[in-house]
Amino acid sequence: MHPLRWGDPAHATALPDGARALVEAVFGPAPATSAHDATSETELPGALPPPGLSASLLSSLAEVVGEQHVRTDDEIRRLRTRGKSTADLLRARAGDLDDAPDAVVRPGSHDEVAEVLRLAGSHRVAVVPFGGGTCVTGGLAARREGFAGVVSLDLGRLDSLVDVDRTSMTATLQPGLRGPRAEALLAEHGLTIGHFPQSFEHASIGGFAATRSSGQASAGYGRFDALVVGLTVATPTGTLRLGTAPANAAGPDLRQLVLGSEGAFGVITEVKVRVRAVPEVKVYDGWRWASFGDGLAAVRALAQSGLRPTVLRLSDEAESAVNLADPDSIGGGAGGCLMIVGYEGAAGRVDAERAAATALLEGLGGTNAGEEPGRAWEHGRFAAPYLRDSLLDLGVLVETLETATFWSGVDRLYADVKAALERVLGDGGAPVLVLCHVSHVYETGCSLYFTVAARQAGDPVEQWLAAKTAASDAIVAAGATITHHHAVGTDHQPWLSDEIGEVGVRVLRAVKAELDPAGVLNPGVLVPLDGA
Ligand SMILES: Cc1cc2nc3c(=O)[nH]c(=O)nc-3n(C[C@H](O)[C@H](O)[C@H](O)COP(=O)(O)OP(=O)(O)OC[C@H]3O[C@@H](n4cnc5c(N)ncnc54)[C@H](O)[C@@H]3O)c2cc1C
Repeated sequence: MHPLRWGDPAHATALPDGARALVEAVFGPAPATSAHDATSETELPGALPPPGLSASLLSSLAEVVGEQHVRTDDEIRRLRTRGKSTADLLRARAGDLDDAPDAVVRPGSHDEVAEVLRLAGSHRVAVVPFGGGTCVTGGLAARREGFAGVVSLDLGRLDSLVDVDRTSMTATLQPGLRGPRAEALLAEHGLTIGHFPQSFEHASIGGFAATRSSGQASAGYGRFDALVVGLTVATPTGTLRLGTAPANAAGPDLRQLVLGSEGAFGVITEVKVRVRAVPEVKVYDGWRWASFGDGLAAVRALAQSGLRPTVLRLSDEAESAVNLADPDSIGGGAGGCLMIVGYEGAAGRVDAERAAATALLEGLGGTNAGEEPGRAWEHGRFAAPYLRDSLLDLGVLVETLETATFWSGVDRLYADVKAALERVLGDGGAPVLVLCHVSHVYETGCSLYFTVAARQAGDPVEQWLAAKTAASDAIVAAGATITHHHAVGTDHQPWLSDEIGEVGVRVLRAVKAELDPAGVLNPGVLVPLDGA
């Protein structure tokens, strides 16, 4: 990936003229100082601190993984610095490389991972597992104070499909497989995981498990943690092999301790997942609702009806109007709220589910908008992150945040988070756009995914942190979760004890102390440090 941008710049499309004009109309012309000149990126900004690991440790690491798999050059260190949140991109664009690792180490097996962890423990070097680098919560910026250095443990060489069990419909994959490659390997067997987060093109299997990721087809396939049936994990104190049966009563399910552990408890070296047959048919319908409230009632009715659409998402009025799915027609969305309901699977089942859902939604007063909005959504589903770069180039601050709650709390959560973001970013009358959609749906509740845009002012990282803090406070006050699928990292940590309580935090610390007594795994990520 590009160090200052999302994805592959060759895939980026310029913002259409209409969208540019709309940006200027809403936010005013870009101040000369804030607009970023994308053409001036031949020389990357900032200088890397000198790599700090001793020659003897580097040579020990090289003995384990091979000399060519221990790198300390500027190019790789820059690429392994932080993740891809807007704050990460803004810091990278400003030449801030303070969080760069000293070295990037690429192990080729579980045993090599275990040996690197042993060396890191004995030299007191922090280790940051690196999958696809798409983290948006500071989970790749480990704390370096108290450590002799930081190693980015790049899992990219662990990229095989280990095993397919067609009888059980499971597959075992190595953690460094990126989404598209994992799906391509499984497609050779006629299978799919069905996990398609917006970061799918670059994120990895290990990252999905370590962050409890949730994909755009989660209504039908389930969140990634619901798909995992087995895990192998290298920890500084030994190997955990978990998952001998689809379900068990052998005490608490330790797989859940690893899922979402964000590299703080161990390094996931194998993931066994439930797989499904590649769908015979995929069809996505658009539905229009007079208001977000009407759409929410319909989403809930569908989620509680026993029908299982594969994709179910609902944009509020503002997001429907802006029409983010299709950059060519940004701002041209029809009125009301747009819902996408997708069905994937065997043709007969899709027809039956679609007919039943259509009857239900018509009965609730929805207007069937046909397949065109669904096709536009499918076509543009991985494009929005490129759009973010184009808006940052124009001096617009744009970022997302997400949360979830039970149905009875959704109205309050929506109103309070929106108000908090508008209050902070719109201070002094500045124009601010807050868009929202229901991104993941359960029988008992749903997640809300907010996209925010405002003119960059002063220090845009501080500007965003102030808005995010207000939104996070509102989330906690509403009794919702601080994160439905982006994970905790460092960014959400200040609100973690509100969510799991002091006892919960002590449990996390105790697990870490057992598995990682030297505390070298992703220090400061997920588990609040003592006294924090
Ligand atoms: C534009 C954009 C869109 C996104 N959309 C979604 C979305 O739709 N749904 C969603 O859930 N998330 C989304 N995310 C967030 C991110 O993509 C997910 O958290 C993803 O699961 C991270 O995977 P990764 O391989 O990139 O992990 P990384 O970013 O490399 O790592 C994430 C964390 O997991 C740890 N880690 C990584 N691999 C391992 C391993 N093998 N063992 C132990 N720890 C490990 C890292 O140390 C880090 O703390 C999005 C991010 C971006 C930038």
